[in-house]
Amino acid sequence: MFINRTPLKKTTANRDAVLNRETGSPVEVFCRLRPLPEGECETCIKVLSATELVLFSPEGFKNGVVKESHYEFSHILTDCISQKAAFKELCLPLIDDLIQGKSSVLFTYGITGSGKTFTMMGPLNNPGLIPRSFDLLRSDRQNGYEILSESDIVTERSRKEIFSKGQRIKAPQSKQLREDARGRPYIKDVKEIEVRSAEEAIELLNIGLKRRRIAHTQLNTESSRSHSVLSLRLVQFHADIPPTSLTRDDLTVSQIHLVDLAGSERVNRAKTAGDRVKEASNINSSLMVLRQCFETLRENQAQGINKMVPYRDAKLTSFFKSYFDGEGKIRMILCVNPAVDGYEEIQHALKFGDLTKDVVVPRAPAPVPLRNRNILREIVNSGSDTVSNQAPSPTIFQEFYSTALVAPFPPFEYSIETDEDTINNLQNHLTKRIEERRRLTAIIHEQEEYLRKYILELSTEYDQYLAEHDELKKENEQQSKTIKHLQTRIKLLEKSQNDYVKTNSNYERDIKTLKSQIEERNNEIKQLKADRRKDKNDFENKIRVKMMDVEQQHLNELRNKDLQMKELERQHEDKLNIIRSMAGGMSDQPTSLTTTRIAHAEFAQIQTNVQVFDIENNNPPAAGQSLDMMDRIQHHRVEMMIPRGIPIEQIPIVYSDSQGQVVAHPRQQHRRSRSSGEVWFDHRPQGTLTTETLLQPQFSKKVIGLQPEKDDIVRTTKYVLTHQNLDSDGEIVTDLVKGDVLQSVGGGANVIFNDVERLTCKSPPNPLVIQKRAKSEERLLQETRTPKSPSRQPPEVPPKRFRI
Ligand SMILES: Nc1ncnc2c1ncn2[C@@H]1O[C@H](COP(=O)(O)OP(=O)(O)OP(=O)(O)O)[C@@H](O)[C@H]1O
Repeated sequence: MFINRTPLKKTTANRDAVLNRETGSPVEVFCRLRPLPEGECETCIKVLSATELVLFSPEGFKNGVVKESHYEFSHILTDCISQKAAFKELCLPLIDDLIQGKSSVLFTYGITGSGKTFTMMGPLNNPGLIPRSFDLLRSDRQNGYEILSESDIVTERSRKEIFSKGQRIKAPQSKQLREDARGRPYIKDVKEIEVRSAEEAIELLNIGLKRRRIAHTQLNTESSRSHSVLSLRLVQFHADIPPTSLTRDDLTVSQIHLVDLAGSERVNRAKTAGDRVKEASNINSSLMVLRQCFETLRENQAQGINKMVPYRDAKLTSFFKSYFDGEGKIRMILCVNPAVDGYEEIQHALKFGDLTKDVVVPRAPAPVPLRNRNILREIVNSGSDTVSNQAPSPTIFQEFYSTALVAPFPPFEYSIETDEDTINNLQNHLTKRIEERRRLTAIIHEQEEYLRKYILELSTEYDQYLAEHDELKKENEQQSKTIKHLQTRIKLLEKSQNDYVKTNSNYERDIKTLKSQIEERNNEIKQLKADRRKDKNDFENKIRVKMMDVEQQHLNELRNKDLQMKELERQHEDKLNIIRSMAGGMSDQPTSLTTTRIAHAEFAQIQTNVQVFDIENNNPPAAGQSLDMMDRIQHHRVEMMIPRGIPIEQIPIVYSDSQGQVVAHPRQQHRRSRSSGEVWFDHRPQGTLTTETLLQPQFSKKVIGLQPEKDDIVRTTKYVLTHQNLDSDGEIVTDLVKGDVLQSVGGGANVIFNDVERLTCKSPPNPLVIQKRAKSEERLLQETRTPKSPSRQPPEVPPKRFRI
């Protein structure tokens, strides 16, 4: 409560905007004019009063019209103002504030060679603000620090080291700027040295100044090439507080920063080159940030807006940011060289000063006076809200009061009559007083020792806190970076996940489309296959029909040839039969029935119909007509016609009887076809049955007509054609042509013939007949010399003897 010095948080909304001269204190801007440099005689500034001056443009500047600009400042120090008077005006109030526990920043600003360093440091014989401040703060040794404790010895040793090291001047290294737990900036790795006297402080300052970059430029023989910041920290505590009960709250820490800025300069005017140009640009850029900060603050306050102030754009402004936030006063000394040739830069600097004085910074809370602290603490501890009028009695004073040191002297008046007792009393009193003083001195020393240790501990603790804070801050920054990195990664991952989802949905859509296309294609393929199958079947049917036509044609041709051959054969047979009948030798050996299968290819040559005709008359015999042997001979031959549809069991089977006559099977001899037509037998005496062909489909339990109906075929799966013929040996050959009935696409039926079974009836061969027969056949073959179709060639069987 009573030490609340926490600076206003930057997060306070529109803080700058609501600041006014009641709530804040304006930046104080002082102007100090230096004497004209040697060789210069024309000035462009005229001081009108202690606070106002006017700037004239030089003759012939721009359009030739002399321009006057008026500027007001807190105070204008003319060139005749001494360093001492300047200190009194510019710095003394701030030193007073420092002692009061208030902090402040005092900085010089101006173009190069305008007297900033002169004002701040001054020559040895004419010291500036800093040495004078040191001198003012010179310790009066009231605290009695002469007696060195152990810690003093250590501190002293380290200080000596620093001083001796300071003699070996190293090039300055760049330092990092950090913030402490309360958000106040500090420079890392900068040593704070406790000084005992102004001389020591000045000695340290000189070491620092030696390390400051200085270079010769056209405008200044010793131009500062870097900003110089001297920070004085004053730690105070009330002597009433016993060191044993001293806490951090009992300390008052105030600072004053004395800043000598490097001068702004125009490179061409300063005629700088090389490294100087780089330095100038660095200097100018940090000064520009300083200007921008002030400009933004003024803009915010004038317009009631909350534009971000670019403190962090330069180390200089970052370091003093807390002062812009209300840590303490800000005071600027605008140093001006009034020589006319620097008119433009002077105008620039004066404008900046004019602008800066309008800026208001928050007012720092007034520090609690040290002597009131214990009272306030008592109030806080006791919970009382009224300030007691009775001052507390610190322990140390109680001791004082209880001793003879503070007891009144015994009444003493020296005269001749003064008795010895009185003198003794006085002597005793003085002795006690001396002893008490010694005792108290010892106590004070002890307490001072304790206090030093305590301050050292606090300082160490503070440093540790700072180090910890730095570590934590680093860690925090690292974690923030990691979090940022992770957030970026998460965003990227989310983006890529979204992309994947999109791509996936696109793929799924494509897959669906492809599936439907595949389905369509499959249907098309099925359709095509069905069409092709149908085409194939149609084509096969056409081929089959064509083949059958061709076969039919071919068979007709073959049949004609066969008939011709048979005619020839018959003629030979007739001749042979005549010879046989004349020879009269017949065999009584029984016939045997054998079965032979013929190749499927021969099937094409089998006739499916027969034409029955009488060779002689070309007429069939009349029904019931009986022909004797001679008739048969005379008629040569009678073909037999068996109409289609006659079951196989009705087909006559021919045997030769004991007389050598050809007779029908007893059970079939006189049977007529139940369906139609007559059964004709060949009555030739040799018993040669010349039935050409009988092809007959076989259906169960139904007698069908010449052409089977569709229904007849649909109901069955097998198809058999029976064909009987006589071979060249006169044996009956029965061919069973077998086929499968297949349903056609068009609803009909196709018969595929795939097997032929041949049944032959064989008689034992008569060697004589065979011999003769072979000879005649050979002769016949020689005569005809016509190749027979393989299907028409009879199977190779040994020659047979017929009992005809
Ligand atoms: N008020 C003054 N009285 C007498 N001499 C002065 C005064 N001000 C400045 N000078 C002289 O002017 C010269 C330049 O001054 P100074 O070095 O202080 O300028 P500066 O502004 O610090 O320059 P820079 O920015 O280049 O460091 C010095 O020789 C200094 O002695």
